[in-house]
Amino acid sequence: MKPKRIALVGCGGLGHEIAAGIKAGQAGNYTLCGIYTDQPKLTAACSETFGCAAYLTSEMMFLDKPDLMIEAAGAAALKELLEPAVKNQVDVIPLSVGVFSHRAYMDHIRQMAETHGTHVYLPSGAVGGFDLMGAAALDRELSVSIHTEKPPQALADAPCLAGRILPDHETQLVFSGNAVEAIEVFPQNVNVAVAVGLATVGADNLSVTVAANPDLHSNRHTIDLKGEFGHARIQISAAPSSNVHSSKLAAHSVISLLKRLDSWICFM
Ligand SMILES: NC(=O)C1=CN([C@@H]2O[C@H](COP(=O)(O)OP(=O)(O)OC[C@H]3O[C@@H](n4cnc5c(N)ncnc54)[C@H](OP(=O)(O)O)[C@@H]3O)[C@@H](O)[C@H]2O)C=CC1
Ligand SMILES: O=C([O-])CC(=O)C(=O)O
Repeated sequence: MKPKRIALVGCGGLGHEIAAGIKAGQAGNYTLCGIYTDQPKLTAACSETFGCAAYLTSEMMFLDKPDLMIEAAGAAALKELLEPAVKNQVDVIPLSVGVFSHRAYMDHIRQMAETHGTHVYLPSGAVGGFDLMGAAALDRELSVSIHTEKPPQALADAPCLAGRILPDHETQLVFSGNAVEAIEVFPQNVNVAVAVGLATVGADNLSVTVAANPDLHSNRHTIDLKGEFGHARIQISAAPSSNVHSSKLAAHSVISLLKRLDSWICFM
């Protein structure tokens, strides 16, 4: 069978890992047809490294007719490219899942995707257990929370901190609210919270706390689900990628998702 053609948007910490995994054949029967970033020099360098086309504009990318677009570039890029991808029947795997935090935007994209027969596949990212979350979400009375702890350097620069320097000797709680509010002020740190919200009680009903923990060398996410089904706790300590904000596991989750989409048998 002809390999499916993938266009990659963004080639930073996670994008590099994803491109390398596809090139190494870890994902299955796919070919990386091209890379698009907002920096032509970076695009050219990455396209040379991974032996694929350099898309200097997003129009070039869509003219090349990829089957699938993977976004590893940030919320602004995803917001710009999602609608054209859906209209061009290019399936999408987005990492900046936070853009789906608002129900109205989600409904708008859903209607467009249904009209055009396009799929948006959300990866498990830096966490996991979405099968369990989907099952637990069948309970009418479900409460879900996520507590995210990261080393201070992984939270630095977030709008929530407004330039404040985090202590290097004690843990500090820096946010408490729901996932819609959380992604506004930690756009590079809590896409996982929005994903968990979408999979369960809605981003606006998910309790989120974020703490800076100087003793950590990984990103720790603890998810609690309580309902008629019982209680589940999922805790992940995920090693950072070359970008200190993001866990390497998020790149692996995209490769694993591609593998499932390409397999005759798979864990769902
Ligand atoms: N769902 C999940 O569980 C997780 C999601 N994420 C999210 O994944 C995304 C990627 O993360 P990561 O790889 O660490 O980020 P990086 O900052 O390391 O890489 C982003 C890449 O995208 C490029 N880029 C930035 N803006 C645009 C644009 N408008 N159009 C095209 N390319 C652009 C950057 O280029 P340049 O450097 O030149 O700006 C860079 O190559 C982020 O939004 C992050 O928050 C991260 C971890 C977990
Ligand atoms: O990588 C992580 O640990 C989580 C993250 O940044 C995000 O969800 O945006």
